[in-house]
Amino acid sequence: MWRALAQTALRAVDRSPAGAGLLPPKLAPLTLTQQLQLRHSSKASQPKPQQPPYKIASMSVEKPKVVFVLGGPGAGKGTQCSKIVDRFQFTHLSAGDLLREERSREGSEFGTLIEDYIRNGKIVPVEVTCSLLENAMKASGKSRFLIDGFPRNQDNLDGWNRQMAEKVDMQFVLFFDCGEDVCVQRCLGRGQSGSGRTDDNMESLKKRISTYNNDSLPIIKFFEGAGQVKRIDASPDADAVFGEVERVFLASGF
Ligand SMILES: Nc1ncnc2c1ncn2[C@@H]1O[C@H](COP(=O)(O)OP(=O)(O)OP(=O)(O)O)[C@@H](O)[C@H]1O
Ligand SMILES: Nc1ccn([C@H]2C[C@H](O)[C@@H](COP(=O)(O)O)O2)c(=O)n1
Repeated sequence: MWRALAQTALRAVDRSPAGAGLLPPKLAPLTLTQQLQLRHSSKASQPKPQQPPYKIASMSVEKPKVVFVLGGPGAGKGTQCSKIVDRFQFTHLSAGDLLREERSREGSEFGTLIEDYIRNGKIVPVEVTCSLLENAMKASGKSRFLIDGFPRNQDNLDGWNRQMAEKVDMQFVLFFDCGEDVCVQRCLGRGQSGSGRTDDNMESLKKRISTYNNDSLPIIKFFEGAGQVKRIDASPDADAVFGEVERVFLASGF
């Protein structure tokens, strides 16, 4: 069923130019093989090449760099991402924000489904989320991305590996580690300050935390096993947390 949904999702959420690559057009040249094929196919109409025939410039096209940002609900991922954007040249893409945007988009056929998943703290099928992420990456024309709140479960990770992993250069996972009580207080505080989110309430939070413990933590552990996690203690105040984040990005060459 989700394969069928995926195809509809791709049609529905892909509002970028048909066939556009992930890189901006000027940075998405033909592959070496394609260039060679093109040159040879038009050989007849061209003057005989000089010796040596061609000097083919080296064509190393850099893939977009991606940092996954994970942590419990309310750990401070969004807060830290906006600080990273200010300090380093990254584009912030929050999977939750993209889903909320799609939920509110007039004519979206996924609005009801997304709302049901969000309110119940469940993870939306990856075909929808991954397409939203890829389209946002393409539309931005940028090449450094913070992908916040993704991959959140095995389905997210599998879908990403199918659709995106080859197209990007994943740098590391930035993991904001924060106790459950602090996370709950932060989300409730955010709700009280008028976030307007339908899931900043105790009932949704219990489900979100359970989804985080059961589905997201194993993904973080998986990346940890692969040596790809940069863990940050997210319980201090936001500026102190950012001090640690900054250290990580500087040490990683950004
Ligand atoms: N280090 C911090 N100390 C105190 N409050 C914080 C800190 N970081 C963020 N907050 C506050 O906690 C709330 C949640 O923060 P934020 O939205 O950044 O979390 P998040 O991890 O992106 O949440 P979610 O996963 O639910 O989207 C916000 O009201 C924010 O202002
Ligand atoms: N990969 C994702 C990310 C988010 N969602 C849904 C379910 C979450 O509870 C909700 C809010 O996300 P947040 O803003 O807290 O990161 O969005 C999802 O299904 N899949």
